[in-house]
Amino acid sequence: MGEQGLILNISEAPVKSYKNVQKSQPVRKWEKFKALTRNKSKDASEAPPPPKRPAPPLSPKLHGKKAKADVIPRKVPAGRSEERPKGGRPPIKTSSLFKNNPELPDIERLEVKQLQEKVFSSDSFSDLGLHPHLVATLTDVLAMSRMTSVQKMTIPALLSGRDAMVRSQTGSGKTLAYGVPLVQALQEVTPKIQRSDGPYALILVPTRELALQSFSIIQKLLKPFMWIVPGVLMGGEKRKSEKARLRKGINILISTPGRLVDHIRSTKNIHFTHIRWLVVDEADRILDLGFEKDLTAILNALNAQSERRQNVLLSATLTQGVTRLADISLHLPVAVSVTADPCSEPMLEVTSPWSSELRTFRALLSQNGFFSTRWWFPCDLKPKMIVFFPSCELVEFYHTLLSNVLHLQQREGDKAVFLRLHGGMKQEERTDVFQQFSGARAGILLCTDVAARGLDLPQVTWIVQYNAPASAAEYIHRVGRTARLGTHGNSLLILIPSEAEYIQTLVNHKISVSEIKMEEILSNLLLEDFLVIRRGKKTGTSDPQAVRERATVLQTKFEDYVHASAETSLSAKKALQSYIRSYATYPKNLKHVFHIRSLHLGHVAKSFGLRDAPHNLSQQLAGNPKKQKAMKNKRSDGHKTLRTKQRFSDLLTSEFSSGLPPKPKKMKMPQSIDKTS
Ligand SMILES: Nc1ncnc2c1ncn2[C@@H]1O[C@H](COP(=O)(O)OP(=O)(O)OP(=O)(O)O)[C@@H](O)[C@H]1O
Repeated sequence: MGEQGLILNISEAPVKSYKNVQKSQPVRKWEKFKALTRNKSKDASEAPPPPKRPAPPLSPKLHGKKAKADVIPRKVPAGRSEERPKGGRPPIKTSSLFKNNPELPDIERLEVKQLQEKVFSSDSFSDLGLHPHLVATLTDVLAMSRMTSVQKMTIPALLSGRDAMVRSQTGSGKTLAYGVPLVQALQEVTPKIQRSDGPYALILVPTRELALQSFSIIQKLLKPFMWIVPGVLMGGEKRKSEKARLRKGINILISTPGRLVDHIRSTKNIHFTHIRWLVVDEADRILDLGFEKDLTAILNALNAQSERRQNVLLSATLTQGVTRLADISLHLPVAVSVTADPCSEPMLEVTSPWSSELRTFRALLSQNGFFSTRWWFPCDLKPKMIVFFPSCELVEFYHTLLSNVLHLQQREGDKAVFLRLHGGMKQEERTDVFQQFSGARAGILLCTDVAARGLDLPQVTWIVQYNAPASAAEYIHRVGRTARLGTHGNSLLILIPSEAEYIQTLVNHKISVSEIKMEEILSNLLLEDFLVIRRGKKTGTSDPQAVRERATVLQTKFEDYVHASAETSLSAKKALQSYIRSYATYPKNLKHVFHIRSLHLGHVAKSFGLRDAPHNLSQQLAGNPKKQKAMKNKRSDGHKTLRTKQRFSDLLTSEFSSGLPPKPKKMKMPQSIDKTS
């Protein structure tokens, strides 16, 4: 459909409530419609009036609702009359994004005393009595002159042989806070460490990308100490090649917990007789992900084979759950917290000490306007943006859709690209994307929470959260991918009106967010010439009608793409289903905020480029009903149907899995810890 050929039916002012919508007169609408299309085309004035539609739903409930669409006449460009079908023009459906939306509620601005952390200290690495080659690597190779506050507090404690529990803001340099003393200690070991000795240090991280990143930092620190060999085990790689590397010998082993447990069980060549360090980075996340059993197995293996070792737990958010791990793994630990007033701030409270250079926003969007709005923010020049989604399906769907439909403007010669990262991708592809985005000056990375923790992606200017994360801790870590080490950054959390109470959850954790109005977000559309429908018409920077027109053109482009083939529309439906399912994964304490009943299926469907709310969604996605029936019978013949909860937990852990086939169901995991060290 040519964009020039569209005539849009866009209401001049947002409808205030459902009540008002019911009262509106079809005749008045037709008058408005005529006024809008006047002088545009003779054909248009001859078009029949829009058909009378049933009243919109009064309550925004999920079941049986249909998205609204306006039927408008097609304006055919001059010289293309042969394309007109006999008997008049076929109607074209366009979205009415700005109709039938309930009024957006005002959220009271809640005062929050945000915690502040000073990022840098005035001390340098050379003050610590480190090996001169290590200092030279830090200052000359890594170009770091001063220590950060967390490094200043942690490094001396670890050099003195203490265990530590470390909390400091995201992007404050925690990796070097443990990496520097670790390398300093291992290069001092006499006689010199041999490769064949096996691991002296074990670093556990929750994701594969973080494993790679930590490996690369440790590798840099080890440049002057070539006899110490680092190695990474992270799933997604061939087990055989990992076994071979283990056989040759790895002295600093960086791994995700699941993969390590797998090797502990199945690889003969892995032993921990020399282990002296255990580092658990993102400790709270490792516990969240259900890796507790894996951690127990790892601790038991270490305790059985080694004597006293140093243990370090780190995160920007150390939660209560970590105390259990601290109890079983730490020996008289030093508690490092860089927050300005540590006395008033309990160490294990999820709060957000943040850089003053970070601006955090939230926007309330009507469910209906959700779609276009989400995509046009913040289209500043050359954005380097990460957008978080609740599931792999959503990432896949939006990545395909946006890459195909949006021609991000090559303003100033910079083409923004869409990248994707989630747990369902092959490891090589994940690594490629991670490296590509890391090195890019601009781009938009669509991802799941697999990228929320620890990743140090330089110069990210915006974080957008398509969905609210399930906890304040995850909010902090997602946002923490920007404004690292005192640099500037922005974040936006997108909510629909029924989710407004989520703000209180953030406030309870001392997280403050400012409001951005939906109109402000949409006004970015005025920068985009490819959405112009009336050439030659000058638009001001705040012309609400022009903004609505462009939002509607954009939405129509999305809908046209989705409805172009059975395949694209099926993937939209799958994504919609996945979004609805993601609602069921919110924890109990947030169920009242994220209730599936508050979703208006018709409006949500539009966010997926679907013109109407699909009927019998789950049946459509299940495919052939005969096959379905056969499956049902099979299950009733003895195969247990997966319980919903289990399916969701499988979905979540698959994001962070070891990449290996599932463990045999009946295997008993060791529950007790031998606290021998
Ligand atoms: N002393 C320093 N001087 C300059 N840059 C530093 C210093 N220490 C660390 N950095 C840089 O700061 C960035 C953030 O470090 P790092 O990833 O270790 O932060 P983090 O606290 O672990 O973050 P997160 O909580 O998100 O995992 C990295 O690019 C790192 O190279």
